[in-house]
This record gives sequence, C-alpha cells and structure tokens, in this order.
Amino acid sequence: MRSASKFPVTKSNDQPAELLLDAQKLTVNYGEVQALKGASLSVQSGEICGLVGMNGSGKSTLFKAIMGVTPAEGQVLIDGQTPTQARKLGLVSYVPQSEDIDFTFPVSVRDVVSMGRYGRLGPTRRLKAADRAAVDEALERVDLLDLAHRQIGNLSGGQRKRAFVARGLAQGARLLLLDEPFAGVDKRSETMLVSLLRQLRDAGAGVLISTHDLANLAELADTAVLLRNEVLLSGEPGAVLAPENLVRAFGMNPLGGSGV
Ligand SMILES: Nc1ncnc2c1ncn2[C@@H]1O[C@H](COP(=O)(O)OP(=O)(O)OP(=O)(O)O)[C@@H](O)[C@H]1O
Repeated sequence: MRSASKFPVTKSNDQPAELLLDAQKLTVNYGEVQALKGASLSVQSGEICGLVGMNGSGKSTLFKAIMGVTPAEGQVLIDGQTPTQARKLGLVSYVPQSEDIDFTFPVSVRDVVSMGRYGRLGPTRRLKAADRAAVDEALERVDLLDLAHRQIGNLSGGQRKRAFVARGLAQGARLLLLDEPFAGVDKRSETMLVSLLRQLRDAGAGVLISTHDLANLAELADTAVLLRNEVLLSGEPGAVLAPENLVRAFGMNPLGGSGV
C-alpha cells in the first residue's frame, strides 16, 4: 500500500513522485446551492486516488472545477499548469459520467479516441501516421479495435467507458479523471479498466476516480478522499473508509453494519 498523498510517494522505479494535481480551496456555488466548500486535494504521479461521497456531495462538480469547465473559487494546478493550459497541452484527460455525454453524436469509436490526439495537431486536425498508430494502440489496449468503426452510441456501457479511457491513452495524459467509470459496466470491462488504471499508475500517471464501489476501493486506490461538499478526510483508504468515517460522509454505513 502506498502512503497518503500528503506524504512523499515513491514510484516503483524509485523516481520521486511529482505533484500532478494540486487543487486548493475550491468553492463552487450554483445559485443558493453550495456544491463545494473550500475543497483541497492532491494527486501525485504513480497514485490512484479514490473520491468517495454520497449523491450530491460534489464529486462531479469537483471534476468539472479541476478541468476548469465550471467556474470555481480557489486554485487548480495540473502538472504545474492552469486547467486551460493543461487541457491544451493534453496533460489531463476526463471521462465524465455517462449522463453527461451525448451518445447520439454521429462519431465513431475511432473518432472519439482520435480526439485524444487533437491537441497535437495543427488547425487541419489531420492525423499523421504516428497519431493513427497511437489511436490503434489505444483501441487495442481496450480491446475495441474490431468495433472502431461503430457509432459511439451503439456500444455497451462498459465498451463506451473503455472508448473514453482509450482517448486518454491515445493522448498520453499524465492525469486521468474518471467520474464513476464502473457505473453500468459489465464485469469484463470493469476488470479491464482496473487493470489499465493500474498499468497507467505504474507507468507514472496520476488517477482520480469517483466510485460507489466502496468494497473494492481499498484494493484499487492508494489514497482516498471523503467528500461531503467539503473534504472530510483524506489519506490511506483503509483508514479513510473506516465505518465511523463512512457514517460521517453518508449519514449511514453504505457497506452495512452499525458503523460506530
Ligand atoms: N448545474 C447545476 N445547477 C444547480 N445545481 C447543481 C448543478 N450541478 C450540480 N448541482 C447541485 O450541486 C450539488 C453537487 O452535485 P454533484 O453533481 O457535483 O454531486 P455528485 O457527488 O457528483 O452527485 P452524484 O453522485 O449523484 O453524481 C448537488 O446538490 C446538485 O444538485
């Protein structure tokens, strides 16, 4: 088990960890609703961080604030860059919740994965041989090469998630943000996604992932953050997900038991 993100993490190749996400005091208000209140968290290279909280606790808002697509008070640095700059440089890849994606859009699976290369292309957006090779490799890694021609909406839930993760692979993003990647996903896709995330982590990427699958989070994540519109607790998953903390975050223990 790796140490909490507050402390230095040493990657398997003994390279010192780099701070890939530094989010400080993020506050987001939607009119009267305070979705985020001074939330701070960090993710280092070689770290999978699990974001946990009940419905409405601000997880999706946090992802959008990190990406710079929802206005927020506070500061975000992605590999030392502002979110806008980090998106331009292809440093960060975001897989939103399925509900936030228009799957009727007339694009193929290959088109979606190719979008990961757009930041590197000129204004014509014409893929070069190296871009096509990167797209093919990403499709192969998520086992979607055979379905590359299909319209994105004509995939299963799990295949769609794999397509969006492949976009991040093709991009070579250093930081991956995944909002509920296991929701509505078949077992095979879930196993493949977990294996991919571990490979990316071991290659030095940073991963922030929200999930309701608390039972398996401690095995997947190196660190965990408990959110209830503010960060209640962050650190080693076993400690963060202790029953009494889950009761604080959810008002009950979602894993069962009395909790306290
Ligand atoms: N565009 C919006 N306008 C107004 N309120 C919003 C908007 N988006 C989110 N909210 C509110 O902000 C709060 C946080 O929502 P958010 O979607 O970030 O939570 P979440 O933890 O991702 O929830 P879930 O697990 O259900 O996806 C909720 O009270 C929600 O109703």
